[in-house]
Amino acid sequence: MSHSLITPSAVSHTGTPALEIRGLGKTFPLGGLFSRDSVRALHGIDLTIGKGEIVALVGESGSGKSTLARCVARLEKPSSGEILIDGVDVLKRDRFQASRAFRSQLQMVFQDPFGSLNPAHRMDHFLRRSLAIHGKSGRSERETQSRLEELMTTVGLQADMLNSYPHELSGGQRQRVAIARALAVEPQVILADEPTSMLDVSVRIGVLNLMRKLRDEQGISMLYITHDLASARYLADRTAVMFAGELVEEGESLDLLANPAHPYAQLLVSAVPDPARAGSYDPVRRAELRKAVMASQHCAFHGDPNQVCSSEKPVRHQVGDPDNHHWVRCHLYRPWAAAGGHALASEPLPPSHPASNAQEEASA
Ligand SMILES: Nc1ncnc2c1ncn2[C@@H]1O[C@H](COP(=O)(O)OP(=O)(O)OP(=O)(O)O)[C@@H](O)[C@H]1O
Repeated sequence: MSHSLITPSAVSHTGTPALEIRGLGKTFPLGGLFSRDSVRALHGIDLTIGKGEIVALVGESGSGKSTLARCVARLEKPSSGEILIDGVDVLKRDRFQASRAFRSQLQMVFQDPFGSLNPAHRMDHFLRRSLAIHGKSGRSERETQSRLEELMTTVGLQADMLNSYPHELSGGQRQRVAIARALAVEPQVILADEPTSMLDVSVRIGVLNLMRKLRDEQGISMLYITHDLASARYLADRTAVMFAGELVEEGESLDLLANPAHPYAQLLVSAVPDPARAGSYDPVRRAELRKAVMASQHCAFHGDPNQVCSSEKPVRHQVGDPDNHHWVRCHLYRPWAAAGGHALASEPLPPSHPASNAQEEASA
């Protein structure tokens, strides 16, 4: 088993990526004007999304997922780093705010479809507005109407629902309209921040299938933000795990979620209902971790403060076959122990280490 360290650029994708995030950081000042307190919500994020690819970003509440989405969508100003869309650094191109060109390239779909639709307007209004702001100019009324109906059909809704008000639609239908509105501008990238978490379980799958269809048929790239690992496995080509504002593991979804190498990823996976791992979920441990993530600026798994974890940032290690682009950033990773299961499973951690429980559960 080779013990290889990899750099971000070693994770190769063919062609110019749809979205490339390089060294993105975000620090929020806390307290008043003269306070020096701050919270580091993001640190050194490198993430690449190829054309026609869906990448899931998973992590606990407070790990920084929404801050990353808001920075990439230019709703929040990053403290450092670069954001490239189709190879162009949009932070340099549009220095002060997102331009119309940027909004045409990248659209966001939020968690709450109702919150983003004014109840006084019909669906027709929302879609026409997006077409007018970002769409191709010079469309006749007939062409516009035809495009509106096409958008409704694309997202699986009846064209006559263009006359409906938001309250007349179900949550799933409203989320489809939100997606249609994003599609109206013909974006290259959609950032979907927990797009199904407020929907009934029965309609979630329909929205996920719609996102899949848009990738497969229109080549749209997506950053899918979720805390639901099962949906990440179902939808995303690759999954990236965010922990305390940093990406700690990334790989092809099926591989990463079957063989998580970082103790935090192992803990997340252990919480997914799976009859094969009955009894492995420890809610108390998970609640402790959540608290640690919210409070700590360090890796909550560092345990003994004398360990290397608390003093040095870990480098990336390749996990398994180099072709699967699966890496982990953790001092505790033992590549030579990774074959056939959890990377950390056969090399015990010190009993005092907070990750020990997760390791025992994962290898049980
Ligand atoms: N405007 C803000 N001011 C100060 N701190 C912030 C602000 N926005 C986010 N944070 C902090 O940044 C960290 C990351 O928050 P963020 O909302 O990005 O996490 P998240 O993973 O998206 O969580 P959730 O799933 O609950 O939305 C948290 O510690 C949060 O308290």
